[in-house]
Formats: sequence, structure tokens, C-alpha cells
Amino acid sequence: MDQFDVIVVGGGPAGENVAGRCADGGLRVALVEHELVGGECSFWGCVPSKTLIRPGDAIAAARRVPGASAAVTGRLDASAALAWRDEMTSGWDDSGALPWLDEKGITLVRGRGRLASEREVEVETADGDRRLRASRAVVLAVGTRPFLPPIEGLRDLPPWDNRSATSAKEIPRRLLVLGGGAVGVEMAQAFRRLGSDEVTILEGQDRLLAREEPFVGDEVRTGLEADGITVVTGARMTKVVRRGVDGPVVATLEDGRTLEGDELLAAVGRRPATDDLGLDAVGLTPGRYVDVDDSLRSTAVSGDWLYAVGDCNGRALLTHMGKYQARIAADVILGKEISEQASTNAVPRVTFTDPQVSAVGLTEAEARDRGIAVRTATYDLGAVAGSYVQGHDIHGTAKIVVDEPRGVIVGATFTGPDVQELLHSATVAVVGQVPLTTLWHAVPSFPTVSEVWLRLLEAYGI
Ligand SMILES: Cc1cc2nc3c(=O)[nH]c(=O)nc-3n(C[C@H](O)[C@H](O)[C@H](O)COP(=O)(O)OP(=O)(O)OC[C@H]3O[C@@H](n4cnc5c(N)ncnc54)[C@H](O)[C@@H]3O)c2cc1C
Ligand SMILES: NC(=O)c1ccc[n+]([C@@H]2O[C@H](COP(=O)([O-])OP(=O)(O)OC[C@H]3O[C@@H](n4cnc5c(N)ncnc54)[C@H](O)[C@@H]3O)[C@@H](O)[C@H]2O)c1
Repeated sequence: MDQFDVIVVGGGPAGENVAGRCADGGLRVALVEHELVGGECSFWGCVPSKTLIRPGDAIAAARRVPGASAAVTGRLDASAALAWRDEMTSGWDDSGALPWLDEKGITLVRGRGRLASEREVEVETADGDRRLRASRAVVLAVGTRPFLPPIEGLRDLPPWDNRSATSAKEIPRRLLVLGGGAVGVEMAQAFRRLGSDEVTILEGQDRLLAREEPFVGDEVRTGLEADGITVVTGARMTKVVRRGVDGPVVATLEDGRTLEGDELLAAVGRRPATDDLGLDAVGLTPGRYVDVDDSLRSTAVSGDWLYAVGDCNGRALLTHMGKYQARIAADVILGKEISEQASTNAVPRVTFTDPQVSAVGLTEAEARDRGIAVRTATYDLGAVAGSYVQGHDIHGTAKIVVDEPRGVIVGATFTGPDVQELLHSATVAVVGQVPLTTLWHAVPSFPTVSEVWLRLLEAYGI
């Protein structure tokens, strides 16, 4: 039996961070990973998707600038974009991540890990099974896998998932996208701009990105349609079939309409990768998210030894949130008094479409559901001087959701080009619970898009 202080199962961003911080704190750490160290984010999620989005985004940005637009004459070079994606994923090779583990003294155990009993993990390695024992903690950081809805014929296609989309070697001429959430809208626009002639998104809800403020879905839809993408909302696919071995995919909707494409990307959410993790050996239910408290400890396993961080606890399926939870969990394991706060009140999120969407904290509807006495302010992001000097056709919206009795912001949303960089100012305001009367003295520079803060406060009545 191999003895460690801490065993981390899953080497994605959350697992790497908890392992690194525990090792920095002087603990002996084993990191168990059965595919690539770096996880979904580095190889089939954030990194390749943002790389595929960037070329089209850069061209769109140049086209908005008089003078620069004249220089955009040719077509986007899709094969160079795919080659850059290959470079950014190191050709799906994780050897670049390994020296870091060595430097920290972390033992990498390659293989599939399973909980065997309290504090024990069995790993199926290429050289046979290995049993590891942790004196302090076992941390689950196994992430998620794509969810496939039970639609007739869907599994048999087979459909593209996030892995096939982000590692695509060719741009399909016609792409159907099932699901208008983050993966669906980002990949739809990326492929359209990389050269797909026809892209259609089918979303079951009445609008895209339905968990965000309602104007978000409307503005993203307008942006996608301006690119020539067809958006179908409030519709259900009942059946799908591929004609012949390599023929087109034909999807039938509930109302009898049919949609045709060369590939179908299923982007309808995720499920926890916990079905084959030995959860039953410690009294938990396989296939479910691992419920944790604010120390990131399992709420259902006694003895304070089992933790879950990142996607697999279902709190916030985002890399930066998994890494944040990892830092908190490591500190708890190291004996510090600290607890997770951001996942319930202050999750920052960016959807990298054009227009971009960035938001933090609660939407107006969520705040009202929580019984907060809310007042909001909204401002046209294109109407500030910082936007004019960016070029023509800079559109977007900024909205703050204010807890009126307390005079603090509990949520903020921005749409428009490059609003990703506005987000952290809002996150600081939400997490710091900065009174609006204090924010009034945080003067945004002229001419920056951040001046929208000033306009929002004026619109609120400060
Ligand atoms: C297309 C796409 C784009 C995305 N873009 C963004 C973005 O721009 N920004 C953002 O914040 N988030 C983004 N996300 C979400 C982000 O990828 C996840 O939130 C993040 O990867 C979660 O990190 P994790 O460490 O919890 O899990 P993962 O990254 O899924 O890593 C889990 C690791 O555990 C390993 N593992 C699983 N089971 C076992 C086992 N039994 N034994 C050993 N190893 C195991 C897996 O091989 C994997 O390496 C995107 C997701 C997708 C699909
Ligand atoms: N930029 C980013 O940060 C980024 C990018 C991509 C993914 N992600 C993360 O990855 C996770 C997974 O993304 P996702 O887009 O797969 O899931 P999601 O939950 O964000 O969106 C899924 C969408 O599919 C729709 N849907 C569900 N079933 C359907 C059906 N049968 N027919 C039609 N539509 C259906 C839902 O209404 C929803 O709009 C997200 O939670 C997100 O946090 C983040």
C-alpha cells in the first residue's frame, strides 16, 4: 500500500490546483489521472474552444474599425486556425504539465482511480492495480462528461460532443447544434466563422443562454443571426437519423419540421463523471454530483476525509470556480479556517460569443427569487465614449442588480465586444459589497468602456 497525506483523483484544473497547494504546504500528494493532466479544460474545453473562436473574433473586431476594415480582404485561413488549436493543446499531449508536478514533488499515478474504502483509492494502472492510502484527505476532482438526452436515434449517429468539436480536423459544411447554452453558442459561431456554410442552433428554451438576463439571449441571437446562423428556440427534437454511413444527419422536430446537417453537435449540458468512481464503497450514490459543504467536504461521509472540488460537486461548472474551490479545499486540509463563499453569490462567467456576455452574481430574477428587495439600472454600453473610439457598431448593454436596502450590487451583466475585461470590476464590487455611494468615487478613465459604471450609477440615481 502506497501512503500519502493527500490523494487527488482527477488531474484537471481543479485537481492540479488542490494538489499543488497541498504540496506547497508540505504535504505528500498523489495525483491520479487516467487521461491527460490538464483535464477537459486544457484539451477539449476552454483552451481549444477559445482558440477556435479567436480568429473570427479578431476579424470581426478589425471590421468595426474604419481604416482597419479595408485591410481585411481575404478569407479566414481555417487550416492555420486548426493548426494553432493543435499547438495550443500541444497535440493532445500533456508532457508539458509533468515538470511542474516534479518540481512540486507530486507523485503522478497514471490510471483510473476508484474509492475502495475510507481513505483508500484503488488505481487501475497499465502495470496492474495499485492501492493508495491517504492519512489526511482524498479529494475527488473527476469533472464531468457530456450529457446526451434520450432522443430517438441520437446515440447511433454518433453525435459530436465537446471533444469532437474542439478537436475537429475539418470544418463541416453544415453543422446542427443541439443546445443553445455556453458550448452551443460559442461553437456555433466559431464554426460559422471558420467556414461552415450553414449552422443551425436548436434550443429547447425560449431563448439562448436562458439562465442569464433576458436581454443576453436576445442580443446573442441577433449577433449570431447577423453572422448567418439560424437560431430555432422553444422547439424539441424528437428523432434524428444519419442517411447512409457518411450521409447527412436529418433531425425531426416535434412540430414536424426537419433540419439537415453534415454533423450534429450535442451541447445540452454535462453529467458528473462519478459513475465508475467507487462512490458506493463509501455510502454515496454513483453517477451523482458529490454534495459538499462550504469546506468542500462531502456532506454525507463522516470523518472529514472526503472532499470534492470542481465540476464534480456541481456547484459551478467553470474552470476558475474549480480552481478557487481547490485553493479553499487545500487550505482546509492544511488546517486553515476558511470556507467557500463565491459559488452561491458571486460566480463570474464569460461567454465568448460576439457579442460577448459577462456576468457575475445574481440575475434580477434570481435576486427576486431569493427575496431581495431589488432595484436595477441599465445603460447602453455602445453609448459611452470608450465604445465610440473602438469603432463603429459597438453595441451592448450593462445592467446592475442592486439590493436596495443595503445599497450594494448583487449582480451585474455586460454584453458587447470584449466585455470580458469589464467583469472583474463587477466581481470586486459584488464580493466586496462596495456601497454604491463609495463606488461613485471610483472614477473610470476617459475614454474607456468602464465609463459605463459611471452611467449606471447615474441611471440608478447616485
Ligand atoms: C467546450 C467547452 C468549453 C469550455 N469553456 C470554458 C471557459 O471558457 N471557461 C471556463 O471557466 N470553463 C469552460 N468550460 C468548463 C470547464 O472545462 C470545466 O469547468 C473544467 O474543465 C472543470 O475542471 P475539473 O478539474 O473540475 O474537471 P475536468 O477538467 O473535467 O478534469 C477532470 C479530470 O479527471 C480525470 N478523471 C476522471 N475520472 C477519473 C478517475 N476515475 N480516475 C482518474 N482520473 C479521472 C479526467 O481524465 C480529467 O482529466 C468549458 C467546457 C467545455 C465543454
Ligand atoms: N465560456 C465559458 O465559460 C464556457 C463555455 C462552454 C461551456 N462552459 C461550461 O460548460 C458547461 C456545459 O455547457 P453546455 O452548453 O453543454 O450546457 P448548458 O447547461 O450551459 O446549456 C445547455 C443548453 O441546452 C439546452 N437543452 C437541454 N436539453 C435540450 C434538448 N433536449 N433540446 C434542445 N435544447 C436542450 C438547455 O436549455 C441549455 O440552454 C456549462 O455549465 C458551462 O458552465 C463554459
